[in-house]
Amino acid sequence: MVVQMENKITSFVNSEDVDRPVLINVEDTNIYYGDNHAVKHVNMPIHERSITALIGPSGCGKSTFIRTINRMNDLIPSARCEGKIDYHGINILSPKVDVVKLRTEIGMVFQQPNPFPKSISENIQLPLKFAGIHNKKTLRDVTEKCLKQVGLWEEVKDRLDRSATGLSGGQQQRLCIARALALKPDVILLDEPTSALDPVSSAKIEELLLQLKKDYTIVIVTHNMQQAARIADYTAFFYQGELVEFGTTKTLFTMPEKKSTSDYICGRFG
Ligand SMILES: Nc1ncnc2c1ncn2[C@@H]1O[C@H](COP(=O)(O)OP(=O)(O)OP(=O)(O)O)[C@@H](O)[C@H]1O
Repeated sequence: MVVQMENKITSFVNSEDVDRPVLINVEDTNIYYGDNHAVKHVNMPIHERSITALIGPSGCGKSTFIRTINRMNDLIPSARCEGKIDYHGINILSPKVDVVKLRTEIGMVFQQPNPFPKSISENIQLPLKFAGIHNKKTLRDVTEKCLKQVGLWEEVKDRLDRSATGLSGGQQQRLCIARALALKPDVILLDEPTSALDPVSSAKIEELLLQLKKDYTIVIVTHNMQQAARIADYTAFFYQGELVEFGTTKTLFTMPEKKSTSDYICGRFG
């Protein structure tokens, strides 16, 4: 099935099909909120040092699924998971997993920028201090490195002691990404990171993610088909809690196997 793109997704940044090793393997994973079976029998790989986009209409389970990858759903009393998410030979879903350590390796950035109501430098340094790092030079060096990684250093280097809440929304979101990088994660999960931002700030985040994927494995939830087409190497289409189709972004957007995938990416529903 070759899709005629009604919404004019014509260019793919990641135009070559990619084949990177699998870092995380999701096997027959089910997620429930009480009796609501929100994510059903999902099997999919997450390839290292690439961007995987999760797409699908509202309520299809994207956020539920991404939150499970670093056990954020543990914070929701009615949530329950079954299955296996293999990461370096460990099942992330196992009750034996140290979730604090897991979240240092698999960081998360949310839809609304949520800096701590502290100074810009403290936003980077608090997680480090929490992890037991107190050497002042190390704290300063990591702050500078992380702010440079997200392209924020030049904009804030003269006001590191001022409140992070005084930054623009786009700057706050880059600060949140810098904060996630401070603990040197392997994986960064982003749940609609640009949906609250203006187009210029969104474009900066997209550029940043394309840079970061050289060193990090990135999973992003997005409602924006153009964004998925521009930045994702792999795309997973969810519908009604099921993973309908997974593939390279180019293949999924140009030759989807399932009609519902084609209908969704062409804007016929959702
Ligand atoms: N905290 C929660 N408690 C109970 N049910 C929830 C909770 N979060 C999500 N759900 C339910 O799980 C299902 C999947 O929702 P989820 O938010 O994961 O979908 P989504 O695809 O991310 O939607 P959206 O694009 O609107 O954010 C829905 O039926 C939703 O009502």
